[in-house]
Amino acid sequence: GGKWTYEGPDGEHHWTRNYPFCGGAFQSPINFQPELLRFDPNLLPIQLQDYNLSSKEQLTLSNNGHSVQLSLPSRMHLAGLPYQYSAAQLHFHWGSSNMPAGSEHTVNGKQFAAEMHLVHFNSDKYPNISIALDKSDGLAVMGVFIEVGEHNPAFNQFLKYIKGIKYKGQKVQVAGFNIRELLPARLDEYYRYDGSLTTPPCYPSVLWTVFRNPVSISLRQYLDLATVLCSSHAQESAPKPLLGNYRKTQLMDNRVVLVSFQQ
Ligand SMILES: NS(=O)(=O)c1c(F)c(F)c(S(=O)(=O)CCO)c(N[C@H]2CCc3ccccc32)c1F
Ligand SMILES: [Zn+2]
Repeated sequence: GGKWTYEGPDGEHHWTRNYPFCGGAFQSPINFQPELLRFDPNLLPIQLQDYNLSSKEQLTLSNNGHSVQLSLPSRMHLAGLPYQYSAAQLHFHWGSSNMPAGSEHTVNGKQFAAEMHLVHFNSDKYPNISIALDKSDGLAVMGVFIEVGEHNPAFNQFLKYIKGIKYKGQKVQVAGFNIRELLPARLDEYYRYDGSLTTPPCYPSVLWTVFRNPVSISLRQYLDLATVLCSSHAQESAPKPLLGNYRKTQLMDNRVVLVSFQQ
């Protein structure tokens, strides 16, 4: 598809030119407003299957020009949702070096330093993510808020390689590790709503689960995320820092956000 960015002439206010769904309904991200949340006792704790990857497993860490992404094996999957959803990749959204505010979802207007997304596809109904991508029940994405605080050793399992993928298109192999360690302790407390991809093509195909509790990374780890990567290719003369790769919050229309917690 066409090129798109987070600012300038190809920024988010122009995405609809090449990607009509970006101007449609059920768009993500959104702001979680306390007065619009509804407790749902049927929202069960998220069950992670095969998230503890062996160090013999090789994962691909890549800079795709829009984010840093880590490929995930499709035998990793979620249970407890309406269908089985198999893992595809995880990636991040962040702010800038002097502005640690780059999460996509917000809570009562508060933006966190960054946000991690684990993208899964409905493997009960579709053979791969490309087929599932534009189906209304095609994807399930888990969001994790990230704040700057305590050092997080689990994040270094891939952050230590980030200087090797400075430019768009660069990839490195990373040894497998327990992906569960990147998630917050409480998998039973989360926001749930029907939404979309937050990048073009913005298909309204995502069952969103955003965990209530953030994880912490150190300022140094945050700066690794926010200052190393470029959205430009290595051979381009002017390196373009990859910063502020988050979409603004979208209209709720008449959507309801369910929560699995009561207070
Ligand atoms: N915030 S989000 O979860 O909506 C979301 C992203 F924000 C994002 F940047 C990407 S991407 O692949 O890194 C780059 C542009 O697609 C994807 N990638 C998805 C969409 C397209 C695709 C194809 C194969 C595997 C993963 C994805 C994504 F689902
Ligand atoms: Zn994302």
